[in-house]
This record gives sequence, structure tokens and C-alpha cells, in this order.
Amino acid sequence: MAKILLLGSGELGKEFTIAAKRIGQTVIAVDSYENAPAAQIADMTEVINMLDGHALDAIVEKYKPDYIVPEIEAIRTERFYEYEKQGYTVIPSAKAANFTMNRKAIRDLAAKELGLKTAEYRYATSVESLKKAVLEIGIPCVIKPLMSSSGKGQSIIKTEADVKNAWNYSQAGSRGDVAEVIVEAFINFNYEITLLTVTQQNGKTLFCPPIGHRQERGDYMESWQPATMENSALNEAQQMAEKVTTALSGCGIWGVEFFVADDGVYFSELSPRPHDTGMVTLAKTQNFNEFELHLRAVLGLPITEITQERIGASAVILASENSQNPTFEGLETVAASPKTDFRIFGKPTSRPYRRMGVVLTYDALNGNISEVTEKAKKLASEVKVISK
Ligand SMILES: Nc1ncnc2c1ncn2[C@@H]1O[C@H](COP(=O)(O)OP(=O)(O)OP(=O)(O)O)[C@@H](O)[C@H]1O
Ligand SMILES: NCC(=O)N[C@@H]1O[C@H](COP(=O)([O-])[O-])[C@@H](O)[C@H]1O
Ligand SMILES: [Mg+2]
Repeated sequence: MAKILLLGSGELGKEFTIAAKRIGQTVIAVDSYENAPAAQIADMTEVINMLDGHALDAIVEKYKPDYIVPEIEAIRTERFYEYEKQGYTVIPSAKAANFTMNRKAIRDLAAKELGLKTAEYRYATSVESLKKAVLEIGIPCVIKPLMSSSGKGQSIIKTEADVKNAWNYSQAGSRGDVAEVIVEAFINFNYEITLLTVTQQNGKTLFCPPIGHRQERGDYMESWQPATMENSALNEAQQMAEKVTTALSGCGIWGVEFFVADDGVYFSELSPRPHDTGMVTLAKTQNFNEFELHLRAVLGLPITEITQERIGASAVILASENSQNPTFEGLETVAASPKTDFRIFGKPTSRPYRRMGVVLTYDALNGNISEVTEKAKKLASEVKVISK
């Protein structure tokens, strides 16, 4: 059986570990804190700072894993190139993990090398250079730290007076050691999607039905599958996803994010791993959920097809306060609702806006996707995270 070193042990890693344990694999769950969601069910656990290359080397040396599976972005991914040289398999590849942890690397690859349509962008390394970049891009524009996820440190500049605050906010929310931001033109999109894309050892790339989602503060609130979209836009997105995943190389599932606007489809960014909005597949919307697909692609088990079995939605359960061992109220209401399920991730602490669980709803293929999504949203709003 394979030994999988999971780097990052949040909700996505937990579902991946469940999928792996179901088919008898061994998982070593790593994170920066004790009792992370995946650590609660993995075979072994380690707590290290994954941005520390020496600590990472020591773990790889200790376990000699068959697969190194990153689950977060805050990892000293430069070390991955060395692990590949030593014969380790990094999922999807050292290049994919390294490029996607830094918005600059992935954006330049997509826009300049591959010629994908993206929002116009500039980089800035100080308040002064940010001012200049904002003037060049135009207002409104979006500011993001080069290294961050789930909207951390991200803000929209609406007037010139916002520049200083946007810079300070970006630096507080940035997680790497790089004091640089990307300035993107604000795309007034009609809707946005995640296109889960599976690349396999047998060379066959498969796409999941598109996932629609709504974001607040740069973080997802609800997602639904399938997103209703024109075939031409979907084809365009699929072609871009195939291009970018081929350039990054390797096998696994990828969450490729797009904005669909009047003037076409914009590539935004991608995760070289299961995507948070893809938790909707836990509502059994497909023959395999995104974690099972990732696992199969990692292990080199062929996936012949991805089929949509029913429609579904997910809505997040967020905390509002800092607390230890929070509990939940309102789960009875969720449980009492038909065609509904939920997950509580078991995070040992809460903080404002931390994602603690999801409500999942579904219906038959001929059901109404807006109703299913509204239902998930309403039920999630009835769950309260209680601090002791
Ligand atoms: N240029 C833009 N124009 C309009 N909206 C944007 C733009 N960039 C980002 N957004 C909005 O902010 C959301 C989060 O942006 P982005 O995906 O870049 O952040 P992130 O921190 O990488 O989030 P995650 O890690 O959850 O994917 C997008 O899904 C979109 O709703
Ligand atoms: N958009 C990326 C994403 O959703 N990542 C998921 O959130 C966890 C971190 O959560 P935390 O910040 O609550 O510890 C990560 O470990 C991963 O599962
Ligand atoms: Mg994103």
C-alpha cells in the first residue's frame, strides 16, 4: 500500500484522507498545529512549519513517502524540485506546486507564456509603486498579496485614497516572505466558475461539470453544480484548463478558476489539488467526489469517466469569534431537512470567518439548482458556532 505524505491537513485533506483510508492507503498528515482535521483520522501526524525547508526535508527523510501531496500553498515548495530529483513523486508536480503558491509565477505563465486571457495586471512592492500600478490599471482594481489564499489580504481599491490601506492590509494578510502584491483590473463578470480538471497517468484529461460559486471577502460562501453556462464558454474554459495543467505537468485534480464576462472567459488562477468550492461534490453530485478523483489520479488508477449523478450545492458554516473547542447549534434543523447532509471539520479552534463546516444539499438531475443553492445557504445560516 502507498505511503502518502499529506502537507496540509484541513477540511480538504480530511476528505482526501477518508478517501485514501477507504481503499487501504497509509496517510501521514502534516500541519502547523495539533489535531488538524485530517490529523484526526490519518495513520500518523506531524506538526511542523512547512515553510521551513529543513523541517520539511526531515519529514520527507523520515517517512520516505511514495507520494507527497500538498494540501495548502504555504509550503517551502522550492524543496519539491530537490525531492523530485531524489526520486520522490510530488503531486501533481514540483513545478505545479511551486508556481501556484506564488501569484506572480502562475499569472506570468498563464498570460505571457500560454497567452490565456486574464485581467490586466501589474506588480507593486511598496505604497509608492502600488499608487503607480493602480493608476496604470485603473480604478476599481483588486489588490492581492503574491502569497495568500482564501482572500486573505485581498481588497478592492475604489478610490485613490484606498491605496495605503490596501497596501497595509495586503501585508498583514500575506503569508510568505515576499512583500509584493498583484494589482488586477476589476473584472465585472456575469458569473464565475471552478472547472475541476483531472490529469491522469494515461494522458487522458477529464473535466467535471462546472461549479458555480459566490464569494465574499475573497472567500467562497456557496457553490453549486452544475453551473449553467453556454457551451462555447465551457469549451473555452476547458481548453484553457488543459493548456495550463499541461504546462504545469503531473497527475491529480486541479481547481481551475474562471470569470465569465460579456467579453469572454478570463482565467483567474488554479489550485493543483481539490478546491474548496468542489466540496459540493460531497453531495454525491458525481460518480466520484473530487477527493476520490484526486486520490485515483495520484495512485495512477485509471478514471474512465466522470458522470453527473444529481445536482447539488454547498454553503459554508463560518465562525464569528475566537474560541477553543467550539460547539455547534442548529445541526438538528439541518439534519431534519430532506436531501441534505453536512460536514463539521473538527477544527480545534475558531476565529472570525474561519470555515468550520459545510451544509450540502442535492436533488435529482431535473431539479432546480437555484432552489437547491438557496436551501443550502438558508440552512447554513441557521448553524451557529458556539464559543465556550
Ligand atoms: N480581478 C478580479 N476582478 C473581479 N473579482 C475578482 C478579481 N480577482 C478576484 N476576484 C474575486 O475574489 C475572489 C477570490 O480571488 P482569488 O481566487 O484570486 O483569491 P484567493 O485568495 O486565491 O482565493 P482562494 O484561495 O479561495 O481561491 C474571486 O473568486 C472573485 O470572486
Ligand atoms: N481556499 C483554500 C482552502 O479552502 N483550503 C482549505 O482550508 C484549510 C485551511 O483552513 P484554516 O485557515 O481554517 O486552517 C486548508 O488546509 C485546506 O483544507
Ligand atoms: Mg481563488
